[in-house]
Amino acid sequence: MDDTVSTLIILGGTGDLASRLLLPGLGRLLTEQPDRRIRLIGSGRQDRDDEQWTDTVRGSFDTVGATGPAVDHALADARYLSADVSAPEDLEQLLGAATGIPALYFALPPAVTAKAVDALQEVELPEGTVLAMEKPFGTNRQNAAELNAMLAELVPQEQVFRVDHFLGTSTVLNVLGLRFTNRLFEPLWNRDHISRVDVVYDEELGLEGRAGYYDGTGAMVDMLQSHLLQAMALVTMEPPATVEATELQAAKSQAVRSVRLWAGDPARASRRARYTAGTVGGQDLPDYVDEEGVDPELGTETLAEVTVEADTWRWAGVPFTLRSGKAIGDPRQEIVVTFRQTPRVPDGLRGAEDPTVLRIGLGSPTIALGLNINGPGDPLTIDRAELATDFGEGRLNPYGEVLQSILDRDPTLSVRSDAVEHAWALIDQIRDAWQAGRVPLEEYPAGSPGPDWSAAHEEQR
Ligand SMILES: O=C1O[C@H](COP(=O)(O)O)[C@@H](O)[C@H](O)[C@H]1O
Repeated sequence: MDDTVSTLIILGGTGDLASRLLLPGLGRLLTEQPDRRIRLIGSGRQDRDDEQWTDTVRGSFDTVGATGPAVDHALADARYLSADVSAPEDLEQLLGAATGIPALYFALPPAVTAKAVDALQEVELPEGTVLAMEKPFGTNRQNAAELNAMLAELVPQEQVFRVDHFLGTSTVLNVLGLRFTNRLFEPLWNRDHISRVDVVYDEELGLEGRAGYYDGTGAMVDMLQSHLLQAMALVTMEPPATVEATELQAAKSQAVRSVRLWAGDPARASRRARYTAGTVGGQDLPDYVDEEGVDPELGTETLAEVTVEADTWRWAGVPFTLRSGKAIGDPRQEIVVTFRQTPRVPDGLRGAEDPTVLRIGLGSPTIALGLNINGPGDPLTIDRAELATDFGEGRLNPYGEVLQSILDRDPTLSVRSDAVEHAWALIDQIRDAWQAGRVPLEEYPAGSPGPDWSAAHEEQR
């Protein structure tokens, strides 16, 4: 029997996530894999018919130029069923419309996802059913643990996919190749040779009409709790014997588990801010609190930063700064590994002030190694040079990669249950300190680089 998924049911099919990310990702996947046959069932509270849903799917497919037999089949066979996801009978009806093994994709806010998972307890799931959960997975550690326990009642762990689309980006996938297939890096990949690591994902984008999700969630949960901690785990994890899914997940989970707040103090380790009116990427943005749908009382941050360490023999004492902000001018999206200075520079060589730096792009598929060299001109003066490569986008976009793994039931890109709980344990400490007023909510104009936190960075060197 073919054990791949043949029906994808999107709960929240009429939402922003589905139309902007999931469906374009699927379109790319089906274009690349013309033999794949998928029944695509959309579901939402709104009444729609199959034709309207097919139009929505076609519109999203068109944004990525999706074509070919698999795309035609998916469009011809697309179905829409309105459903209340907290009603077991509605979920039963959705699953009844599936052919072969179904995947239920929860493109829903955490509270609604929890209700749907609860309702599924009363539904008999078809053999092999896959449950794909969007981030944020739960709302805090306890809530995530409860959700994990409910899911464990439904299907085996390997059929639960906790989606983190950063794990499907080419560069993040390539951290493994870079680290474990080049003799150059791994012997130096430790506290003796690396002085600090920054994992930065700043964006020009502001709220973009997403107050319903983002307001009250904020940058710490939206980006650091999931994506950036996962990216960090790929940097800090021990080399696995194989890249088989269970082994990779175990190595990453252990890596997340070892993460501690810098100096053990959430107030010293974390910083937060939100944007005020300004211009970024040629677009005028209002104060965050004046964006449509924002509740100023929630005190949502649009820029979050935390310094942590991986409390292991390999990494103890090395600061890892994770940071993500919206409405940032000239944003950086990269992992920056800064090596320690050489123990000594020969007398007479001038200008060797900067250390060797490895930059792994997160928003673009780039890798660059910044080196000191004797450049042209005075032979005793050191210049900087960069060995850089742009290895091109992957065949699929990140959601295409993630969907492929879900449809093939290959959990390599999924986050294991305990890893999510470890991540929340860290974030909960920070949010408790924020709620207790221990970390001020600063402001920065949209289009600026964000507040000047260099004093905090110096303290952590
Ligand atoms: O998950 C999210 O990621 C995006 C940034 O990732 P990208 O791949 O779309 O560049 C971020 O804008 C969004 O707020 C967050 O929910």
